[in-house]
Amino acid sequence: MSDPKIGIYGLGTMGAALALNMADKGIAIAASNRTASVIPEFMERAGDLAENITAVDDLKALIDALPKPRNLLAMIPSTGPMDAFLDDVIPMLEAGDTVIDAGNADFHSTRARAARLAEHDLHFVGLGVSGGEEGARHGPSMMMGGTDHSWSELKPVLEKIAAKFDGAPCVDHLGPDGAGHFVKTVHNGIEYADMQVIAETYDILRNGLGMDLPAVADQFDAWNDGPLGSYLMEITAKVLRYDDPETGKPAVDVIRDSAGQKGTGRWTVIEAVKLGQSATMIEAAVAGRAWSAEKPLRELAAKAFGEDRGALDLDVTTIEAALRVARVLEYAQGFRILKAASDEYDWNLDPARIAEIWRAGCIIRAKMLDDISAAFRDGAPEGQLLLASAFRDTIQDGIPALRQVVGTAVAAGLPVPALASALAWYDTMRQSRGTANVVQAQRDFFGRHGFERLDAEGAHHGPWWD
Ligand SMILES: NC(=O)C1=CN([C@@H]2O[C@H](COP(=O)(O)OP(=O)(O)OC[C@H]3O[C@@H](n4cnc5c(N)ncnc54)[C@H](OP(=O)(O)O)[C@@H]3O)[C@@H](O)[C@H]2O)C=CC1
Ligand SMILES: O=C(CO)[C@H](O)[C@H](O)COP(=O)(O)O
Repeated sequence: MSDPKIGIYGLGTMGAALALNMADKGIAIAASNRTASVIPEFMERAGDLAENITAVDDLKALIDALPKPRNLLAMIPSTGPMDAFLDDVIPMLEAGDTVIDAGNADFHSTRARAARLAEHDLHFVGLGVSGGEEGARHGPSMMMGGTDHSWSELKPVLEKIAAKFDGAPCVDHLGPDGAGHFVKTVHNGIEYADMQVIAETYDILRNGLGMDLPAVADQFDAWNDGPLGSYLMEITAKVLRYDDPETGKPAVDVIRDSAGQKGTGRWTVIEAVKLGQSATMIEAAVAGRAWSAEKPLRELAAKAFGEDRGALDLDVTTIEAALRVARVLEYAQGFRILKAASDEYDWNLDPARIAEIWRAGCIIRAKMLDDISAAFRDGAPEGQLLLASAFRDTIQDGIPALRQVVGTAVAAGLPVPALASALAWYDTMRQSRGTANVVQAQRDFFGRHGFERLDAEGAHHGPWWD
């Protein structure tokens, strides 16, 4: 066996799948895991691929197995465990080595870790990996942040294992230190919004229109064959068709309606707000998960106020048009955050390239991403997808449908927080004169905060202070 090109530490769901993907592509690797007892089972799973894998029992042996300069990829939780891992690993490495954090990390931590490793002449890469276990095993989309040196070291490996769109690998070097993890975070924010919109649509179809589950699944399948085609649409149709083996009921009917969240959606919202942005659809999705987790309170409120909802009178063509425009708006919000961060941190992020590497392998892969990359390549005014001429017709044609869907659902008492917030954002952004003049007047009245005037430069106070 040739020298391992890279070491993988952490053979959980994602680490094992990435390791097998590399071995499958003929890349010699070394692999280890904190709990060594899982390693034999992993090697058994590897089967014939084991010939490309040097499995070792601990971190020290893993590092010793790697040629210099070393490339060591950790697929472990990027929160506390990553810092403890770095405490252990830094003394074992030598100048020029690279540590790759391939988990979902808060990009502030990635920047701090990169600075910490740089003090030891070590490189730190924040590698966003998307695609879940299946993607990691057969081709993920990857967003790399780090030094040019690390990219030149890793590019051959990452391009081999990445998902391919029309033969082009869905991976790129997006910027320094935290840039890759930031883009992955926003990817997940968009993922949250897309999942929420699909869940709201499921509610509209099943409970608002009274469709049975197989019909709802068929509808998602039909949409998936058209312009709304996406991985999340496809898997929604699939999960709706499963029955629970224990009860024989539809699987979705035995799953508790309380969603988990590990942090990336929340980070997207927090970073957007810090950057002076607001991604209302992602906020609505994070709120939707938080509200869902408050099941006992919802049960009390249901008893107190009743759960009645009216039936909806909507046709599926209108719902499809509403979904299309909602998806454009959720991407527009996500890309705005990327632009704001790129300006703030001087990353020079290329939105067209990001859309390209999201076209395959990742959870938000969608047919629309090809059009989005083309729209950015054509030059969206102010770098805003909302203003891209390629989406003008979709937006103008879709908004009346979105208005009808949101209005009908709201009137019937069916909650559609993400769809409604998409509309509110669109309507706010197309007002050249909004209502913040009143907010400014209030602020000045109670706190002498001052305001700008339309007809004069400088700061002013209202007549209430005369
Ligand atoms: N699951 C998914 O769809 C995706 C996950 N990710 C990210 O990938 C990373 C790994 O997730 P996933 O594979 O799902 O998680 P798993 O729980 O399946 O695996 C976790 C791995 O981390 C190791 N680990 C946990 N704590 C420590 C520690 N303190 N020190 C050393 N090793 C530790 C575990 O080792 P041990 O066996 O000893 O417990 C195990 O190898 C996370 O950052 C996650 O956010 C990214 C994209 C998609
Ligand atoms: O990164 C991912 C997908 O892209 C992970 O699956 C992540 O865990 C999803 O986030 P959450 O657990 O908060 O739903």
